[in-house]
Amino acid sequence: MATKVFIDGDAGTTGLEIRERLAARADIEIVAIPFEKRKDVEAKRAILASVDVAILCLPDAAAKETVALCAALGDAAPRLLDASTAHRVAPGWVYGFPELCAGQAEAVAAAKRVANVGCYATGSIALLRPLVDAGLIQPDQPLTINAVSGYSGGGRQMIEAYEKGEAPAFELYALGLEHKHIPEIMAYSKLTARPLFVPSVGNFRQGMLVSIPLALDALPGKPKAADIEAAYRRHYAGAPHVRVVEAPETGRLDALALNGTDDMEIFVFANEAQRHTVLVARLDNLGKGASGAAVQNLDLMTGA
Ligand SMILES: NC(=O)C1=CN([C@@H]2O[C@H](COP(=O)(O)OP(=O)(O)OC[C@H]3O[C@@H](n4cnc5c(N)ncnc54)[C@H](OP(=O)(O)O)[C@@H]3O)[C@@H](O)[C@H]2O)C=CC1
Ligand SMILES: CC(=O)N[C@@H](CCC(=O)OP(=O)(O)O)C(=O)O
Repeated sequence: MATKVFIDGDAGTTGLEIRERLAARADIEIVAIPFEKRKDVEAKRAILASVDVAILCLPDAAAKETVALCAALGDAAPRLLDASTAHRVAPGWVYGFPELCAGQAEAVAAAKRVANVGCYATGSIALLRPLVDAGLIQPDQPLTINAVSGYSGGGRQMIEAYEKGEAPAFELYALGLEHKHIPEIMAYSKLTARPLFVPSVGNFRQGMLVSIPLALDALPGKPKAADIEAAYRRHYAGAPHVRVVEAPETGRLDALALNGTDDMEIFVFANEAQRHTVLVARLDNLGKGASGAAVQNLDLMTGA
């Protein structure tokens, strides 16, 4: 029998992409709410009580409201997969990043409530956690994370602003240094020192690069860049959606190259003579950074 899935927020950027990915699936039955009733609490409650899984693609406040509706349904509540930021470090939620560590995919598969990983957090944690686990970065290492996203990362409002031609070609933002992704990056990378996070938006719809510069001599044991790449190759061996790729000799990387895919690539750029390295994760913010990751988590939850 097909798994019944309700996408709350299916008119938005992330929800629409998930709906498109699931449309042709025989094992999934999408139960949709009419557009004009999408914020109607009674209509939503009835649908929630009738489905196996609800995927929340909503602003944080609306996601919390839907979770409260589900809590009131008791045993009739569906399993939840929340794409918002609301529950990423909340107790009782499993973090929906199956490649995080051994056992995480199994935890997602068994969970009643899964918080889908954030887009920048996907790249950041993918670069940091394997190195912390391998002892190549210490938890209190001073770190800077630089990142650029396509404008779809800002949802409908940012898409409209960019497509009206009202936005700059490139901008840094969150320079108040309180970005919403920092708590999940710290928690799941096992960092005790707060990293500096410097995101930016480029005038392209989708695509993302997350990069972390490191002085090799500042790391415990003063490793070679090759030790870092080897740690990634061990960590991601057999991961279907994450590849460790040899850094191109051009020393350049196109942020849009994985657009339309649900995968992520990891690169270790190095200059051993200078003892400098830059770690880079490349992904589509709407693919492995959001909707593709949600479908991967849904597949684990349903055993597809
Ligand atoms: N875009 C991205 O790259 C990523 C986004 N996310 C997360 O996914 C979530 C959704 O983001 P995104 O898709 O970009 O945002 P959008 O603004 O594109 O979409 C959000 C949708 O939710 C609708 N909505 C708002 N309130 C309610 C409600 N009470 N009931 C039903 N629908 C409602 C909005 O309708 P209306 O516009 O009419 O209010 C809109 O269609 C966010 O929490 C974001 O953090 C996660 C990873 C990456
Ligand atoms: C370009 C842009 O504005 N990006 C968003 C991040 C994307 C998002 O809101 O989603 P997640 O937090 O769930 O990944 C931001 O920086 O707030």
